[in-house]
Amino acid sequence: MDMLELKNVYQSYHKHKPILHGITLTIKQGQFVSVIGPSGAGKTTLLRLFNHMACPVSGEVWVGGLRFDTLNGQKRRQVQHRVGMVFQDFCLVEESTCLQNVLNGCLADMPIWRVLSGHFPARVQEQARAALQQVGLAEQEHALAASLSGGQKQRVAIARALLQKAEVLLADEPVASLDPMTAQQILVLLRKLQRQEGLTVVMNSHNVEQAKKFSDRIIGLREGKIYYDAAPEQWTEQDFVQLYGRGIS
Ligand SMILES: Nc1ncnc2c1ncn2[C@@H]1O[C@H](COP(=O)(O)OP(=O)(O)OP(=O)(O)O)[C@@H](O)[C@H]1O
Repeated sequence: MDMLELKNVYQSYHKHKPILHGITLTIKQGQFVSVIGPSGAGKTTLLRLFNHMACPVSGEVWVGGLRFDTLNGQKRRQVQHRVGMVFQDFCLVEESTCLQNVLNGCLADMPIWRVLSGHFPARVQEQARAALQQVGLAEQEHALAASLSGGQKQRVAIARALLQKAEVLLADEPVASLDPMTAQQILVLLRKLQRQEGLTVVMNSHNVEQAKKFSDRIIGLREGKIYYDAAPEQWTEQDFVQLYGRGIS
């Protein structure tokens, strides 16, 4: 099944500065796709199209078989709900516990009085604990996010997306601020969730070696256009060099 699709998408934040130029691509359900390319190529913008944080100037954005860019209100929120996102800087509420941060993943489903009072049904709290267990943080549910290491924070952010029951995880440089060992552990976790849960993962990365190791497919973006799109083993050293316009170390 096609989970994500862009049809001839153009995007720009300012009239005279186009960012994405006629992008067409399809991502199958359960694929792990890395998007790589030089700074400013449009990688984050491309990811944001899939949760409506960026809107196309023209073209179509499809999520789970639904035309997404033209949806509004409740219908748009329903689709957004299927798409989780994790960021380089984790985006947690630092003064809240791990469990509370995970529970934030289902705020959109809760009546306003529960959001304001912070009282979540026991069933949802159990699901949040199960999500923490899935990411290996069962013991930390009462710890404040501020007291966690970077790797642990990213695990909490992933658990939050799991509680949201996201079918797609957009990961914007998810391990860029982590040490190599912790980065590897987080990528192993993402790969495991992709395989076990059928999660579709789209990850922006500046690390070619990680993209090669963990992805089913690598999309190379350069100046807002797809430069090359293939399985990691099809990419040659020359392709990477040309994508970045220089040698990679
Ligand atoms: N909210 C915004 N408003 C205006 N311009 C923006 C906005 N977000 C991004 N841009 C511009 O769009 C271009 C592409 O940015 P984007 O973040 O998508 O690239 P990127 O490939 O992810 O870069 P990097 O690897 O450095 O994170 C850049 O020139 C950037 O300055």
